[in-house]
Amino acid sequence: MSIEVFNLAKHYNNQKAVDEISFSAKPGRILGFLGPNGAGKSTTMKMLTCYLTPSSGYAEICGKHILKQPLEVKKRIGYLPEHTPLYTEMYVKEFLSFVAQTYGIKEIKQRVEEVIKLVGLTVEQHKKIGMLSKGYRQRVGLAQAIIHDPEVLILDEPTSGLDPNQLTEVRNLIKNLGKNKTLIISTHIMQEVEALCDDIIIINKGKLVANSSVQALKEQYHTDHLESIFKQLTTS
Ligand SMILES: Nc1ncnc2c1ncn2[C@@H]1O[C@H](COP(=O)(O)OP(=O)(O)OP(=O)(O)O)[C@@H](O)[C@H]1O
Repeated sequence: MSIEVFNLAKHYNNQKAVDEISFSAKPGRILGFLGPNGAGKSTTMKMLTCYLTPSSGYAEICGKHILKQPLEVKKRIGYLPEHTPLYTEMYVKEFLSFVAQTYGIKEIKQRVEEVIKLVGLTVEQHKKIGMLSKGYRQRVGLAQAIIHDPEVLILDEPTSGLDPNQLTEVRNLIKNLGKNKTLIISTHIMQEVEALCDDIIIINKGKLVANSSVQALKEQYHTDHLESIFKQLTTS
């Protein structure tokens, strides 16, 4: 397992934003992380990527403990936050070179060129980030997440706000990345889960309410409609 989560919890005052959830994720499979607005998805992702300290519980990323070995975890993980903090005044290549440097990558120029190609940024590569459309900014976010070739990728709503053409392209890219990495994506789009995900977890009000393969969940609820399963599990 590349991701193992043990009773992870985050409390904000009296609110249990994430309430003792446990799950795991395997290499070569894409795990869809679903839940209504405010269910605790982003909070969970921030804890897995060491940006937020849990109230209790812990997780291991490729065997490295998120609390005891945060630097080792960060080396192995690529993270696309919901709102990517991109430096809008920087040029695409300049920004990616800067990120590559922070990871201690040796052949920076070559690696930046590789990821630009990989995420389909070639035509926009000479622009400032602030000049890019939302979809292309999202690609810069993806590029910075994969630049150090991490074993684990955590993508928080990676396709939100993309037009249908960009959506298809970014989904194909994610699908390809998922072949040899462990990938978690959060999304509100059921078609995306159908198109991309092998496994699914659903949280509601911080609690885990489903944890299985997409196929097994459909069989359990005797329906092919993920949306109706989602509604049943999250409207209580
Ligand atoms: N810094 C904070 N202080 C207090 N409460 C917070 C903080 N961050 C998140 N929360 C609360 O924790 C809960 C979970 O938020 P989170 O952003 O993890 O949800 P989400 O599932 O990612 O939602 P969405 O689908 O809308 O992005 C929400 O009720 C939110 O208001």
